[in-house]
Amino acid sequence: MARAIVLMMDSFGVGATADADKFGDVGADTFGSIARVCAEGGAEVGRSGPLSLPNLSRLGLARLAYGSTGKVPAGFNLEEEVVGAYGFAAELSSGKDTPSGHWEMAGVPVLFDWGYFTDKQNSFPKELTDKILKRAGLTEFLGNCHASGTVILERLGEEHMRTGAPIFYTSADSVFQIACHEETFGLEKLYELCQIAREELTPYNIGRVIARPFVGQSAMDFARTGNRKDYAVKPPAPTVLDKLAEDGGSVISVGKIADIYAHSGITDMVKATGLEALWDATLKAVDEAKDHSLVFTNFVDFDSSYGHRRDLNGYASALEYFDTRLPELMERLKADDIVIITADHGCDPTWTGTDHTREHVPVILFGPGVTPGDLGKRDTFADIGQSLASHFRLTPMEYGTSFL
Ligand SMILES: O=P(O)(O)O[C@H]1O[C@H](CO)[C@@H](O)[C@H]1O
Ligand SMILES: [Mn+2]
Ligand SMILES: [Mn+2]
Repeated sequence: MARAIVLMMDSFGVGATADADKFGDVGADTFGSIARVCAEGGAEVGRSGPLSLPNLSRLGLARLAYGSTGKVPAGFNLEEEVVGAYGFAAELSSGKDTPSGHWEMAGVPVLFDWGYFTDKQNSFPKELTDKILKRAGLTEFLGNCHASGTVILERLGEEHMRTGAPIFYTSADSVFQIACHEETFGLEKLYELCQIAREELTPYNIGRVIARPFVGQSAMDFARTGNRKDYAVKPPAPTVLDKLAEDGGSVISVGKIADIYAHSGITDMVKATGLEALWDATLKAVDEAKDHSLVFTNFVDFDSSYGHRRDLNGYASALEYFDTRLPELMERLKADDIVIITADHGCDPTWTGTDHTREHVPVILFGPGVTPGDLGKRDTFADIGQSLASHFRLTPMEYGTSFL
């Protein structure tokens, strides 16, 4: 019996996909852009010089990025010995959103089109917001537009505190986001409002409602908290998580994984906020996980704190921190364990706007029994789900080719 650990680096893309033109993302390259700006000396706050990721490099990160883009990321080389199996994967799903990426890597690509609120202003139908407000016992709301979640707090957070009107906003993703002050509005009240919105959004085919609680006194110091909660719909078919749980295995969610799969196929759940706490929780879960377990962690900060914020310096520091924790995982592995490092989409911090970017994701595989080498280009993230199915000796998934 075996175990698997999946480290999901949210938004860590490694170069635009062949279909990036459909998304306005030709040339986007989250990893490559960060490496370039660091090597140029453009990310010197709290860190310095070329991007330093010695452990990810040894596992094959630079080589797979070269495979994806045809360029060696600045400050990296292809000469050093590689101890992991490495490749990069394109996305079959129609969107570049978080649930699509996660479901596809668990073997279930999203082949239908999500609903989107495409208008940048007056984004939501009045009929929808009227229903949500009425059921929640509220009379007005703020926002009704596409926005960056931190910018909209600066703009409307104080008015929200004064009036008690929730802030509704969206983005290029299939999302309906609600920002409310944790203390003046109340966290439980926000969660109830999100649950109502989730129900009312069913006919609109929207992938996620996201609760965006924040704290602070004024626009000068508003800060979003770790009490963010995602209300996703259920994946359209059983994922490899469902299969493993049904087979008597354990599926241990660390961070927001459980929410992204609408809790389907999750047997255990650990919440943690911030990269350090997510790493600590991951290592603890690995220490405690029995055979036939999957430990699955979403490292959301790359995306929410740095990618969407277009904070390249912060993204670089976070990557360097992530890299320093890898040896602690390596020393804990048992003979049959495998580790997969991947991502769900890109979010290039040098790109225009604040949305995700359509990119290849890294696929890194290592463990005591894994033969190092080139896994090449994978046509779908579902190759990960298929490999997990094979590793856990489950019946094969409908999509994907195992690389094991
Ligand atoms: O700007 P914030 O609130 O972080 O929102 C971003 O996070 C959502 C989920 O990834 C995206 O749809 C984007 O809108
Ligand atoms: Mn994501
Ligand atoms: Mn995101």
